[in-house]
Amino acid sequence: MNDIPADDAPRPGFWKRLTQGLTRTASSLSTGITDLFTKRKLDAGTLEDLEDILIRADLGVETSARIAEAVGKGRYEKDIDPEEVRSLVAAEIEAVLKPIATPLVFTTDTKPFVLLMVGVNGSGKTTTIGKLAATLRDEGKKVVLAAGDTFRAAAIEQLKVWADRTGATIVSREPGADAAGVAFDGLAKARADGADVLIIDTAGRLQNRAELMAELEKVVRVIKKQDPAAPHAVVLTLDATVGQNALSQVEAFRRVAGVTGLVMTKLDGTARGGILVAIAAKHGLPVHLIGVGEGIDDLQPFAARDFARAIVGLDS
Ligand SMILES: Nc1nc2c(ncn2[C@@H]2O[C@H](COP(=O)(O)OP(=O)(O)OP(=O)(O)O)[C@@H](O)[C@H]2O)c(=O)[nH]1
Repeated sequence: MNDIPADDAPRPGFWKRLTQGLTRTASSLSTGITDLFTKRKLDAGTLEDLEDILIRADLGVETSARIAEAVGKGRYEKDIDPEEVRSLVAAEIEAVLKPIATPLVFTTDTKPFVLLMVGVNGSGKTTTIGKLAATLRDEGKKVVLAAGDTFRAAAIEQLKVWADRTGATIVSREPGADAAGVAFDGLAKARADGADVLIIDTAGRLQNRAELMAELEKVVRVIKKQDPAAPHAVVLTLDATVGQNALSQVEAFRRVAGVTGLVMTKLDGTARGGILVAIAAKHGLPVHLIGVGEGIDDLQPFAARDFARAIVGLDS
């Protein structure tokens, strides 16, 4: 990311940041539910409209239908207030998200733990790497960053800034160099230094999919030469504002790089934050962190209950 906030910048609490970040999705869902259930009995028609509201927030057709059905169960022809509907919807969403809300755990039999970061350009990879490097530093871990997005000089520079800021060691080559070579050097350096974690950045030019695929596959192959168990985690960053396209990104990167977990950024930039629920329902991949704003503190651990309540506009 370009603007690195000062350490002493004000940091509103976790819940406040989350709800502020999810305002657009929350107001669309919350207003929709209020309008729908004020002075109307629950029947097939209202449930269909509820399903539409959920689909419009990108929760996915199947999940939306299931949630509407659960809301309707035993409540036909009864008065139901919007707050109760919000609670029911949140509980259903939480049930989908609970199994996949998993922190990224950096443990392995042998050091270093190798984390490969993948995702299209601009999806928040660099921000995520910075956040992870800072967290690991705070835990007293020794970190090496490998600047594997050799396609853009700016990507290498941004990573250097994060290395300086977090005290991590950086391994890079000149722009245009072989990405797999950088990954190989990074792992060699991390081993030589006895580092705990190696984080490898990669390029994300989806417009040239075949080339990207070949490059990522080569990176993985080269890492495995030094440690057959590596990479120990492959984390995909997704920009929530791309909507349904995020689903096809998950599919593409799963095929190529064997994604083990997700980070979803820019949930503050969309009224369709339900996409995270759709991805959870479809792929069941762990979600480690979510981004709800521009700052590094806006990238937060993902908590199922908090997210589920925040996106329908409920209090914590
Ligand atoms: N609003 C908002 N902006 C974000 C969020 N996460 C990242 N950004 C911004 O998105 C832009 C891209 O983030 P980067 O971390 O640089 O993404 P990247 O995938 O490394 O992108 P490249 O460096 O272009 O490859 C930056 O301007 C970030 O500040 C978020 O959760 N919300």
